[in-house]
Amino acid sequence: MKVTGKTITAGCIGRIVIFRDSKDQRVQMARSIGRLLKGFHGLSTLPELGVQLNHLPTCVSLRTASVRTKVALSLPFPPKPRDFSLPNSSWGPEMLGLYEHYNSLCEVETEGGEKREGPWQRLPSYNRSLKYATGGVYLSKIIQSKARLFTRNMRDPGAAFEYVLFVNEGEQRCVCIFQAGHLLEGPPGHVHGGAIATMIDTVTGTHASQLSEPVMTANLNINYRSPIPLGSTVLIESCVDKKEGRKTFISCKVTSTDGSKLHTDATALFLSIGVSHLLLRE
Ligand SMILES: CCCCCCCC/C=C\CCCCCCCC(=O)SCCNC(=O)CCNC(=O)[C@H](O)C(C)(C)COP(=O)(O)OP(=O)(O)OC[C@H]1O[C@@H](n2cnc3c(N)ncnc32)[C@H](O)[C@@H]1OP(=O)(O)O
Repeated sequence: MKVTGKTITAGCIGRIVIFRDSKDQRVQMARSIGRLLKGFHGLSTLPELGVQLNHLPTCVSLRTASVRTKVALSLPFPPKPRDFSLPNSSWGPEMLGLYEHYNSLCEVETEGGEKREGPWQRLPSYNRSLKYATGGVYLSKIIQSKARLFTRNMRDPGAAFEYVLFVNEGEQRCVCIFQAGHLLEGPPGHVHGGAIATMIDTVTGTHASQLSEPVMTANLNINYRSPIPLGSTVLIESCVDKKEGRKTFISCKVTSTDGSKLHTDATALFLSIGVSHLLLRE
């Protein structure tokens, strides 16, 4: 091959080869990134991946047919990515109370006084996802990319999507505590339907990804039953209905925190995808 592009070598995650332009090269690129992501099982591994990527050397070896130079590049990942699923000053008492409740179920004490994992697990959440995947064919722009996860891109805490997800693998259930900020207004004083859909997609998509490989939403059906007051905290619960090959069927409901009021219910279909699915699109 004529141009081999950039080669990044990173001890624990192997070698990423970045090719330019032609489809063949992008196929190679997809394979490289596929290898990078091998072992990726669900979003819970993303933090680890984030940390691993932080450990990439800042020196990237650039090879062409005739020349080999070293260029120093600053990496897009801060040393310690912020975990947005932890409490901040904008969280109201209801959000905090529920967080404490589910968080306490993440660790249990045995009779001997030992701590061990409980039935629930809190999922950390970062504002950058797999830029190496979402950058796709524009991989050359990775370093400068300003991509941010849609639900985690507001600087002002509490202004938009405040949420934390807990997953219960044994029961195949996922619970999200969601506090809807003032920037999410749709009908006066209430949450925008698109913002609700976004959260349902996020919760069900994260849940489906937990169970299998990375997924994409193929179908999302939503019934809006009663409006959600802006600023309020609600519960978004999802459960797995069935898995059939690449398909994961999930249902979801949004209720008041005491469960007495149904705001929204939904069903979703996710299809597991290979990383190349995102990378090889024209
Ligand atoms: C490497 C990625 C890592 C990601 C990790 C991110 C971490 C981020 C961290 C935190 C995020 C929080 C989480 C957020 C989650 C959000 C998720 C989204 O919003 S995704 C954006 C919106 N969705 C799209 O843009 C999809 C667009 N559609 C497609 O790309 C394709 O259509 C796709 C992948 C859905 C299916 O394409 P095919 O080519 O793979 O599969 P075919 O052959 O078409 O279908 C396979 C089977 O599925 C059925 N099928 C396909 N679509 C269907 C549909 N809409 N309804 C019913 N059945 C459908 C087909 O009939 C077929 O069934 P038979 O095998 O014959 O039984």
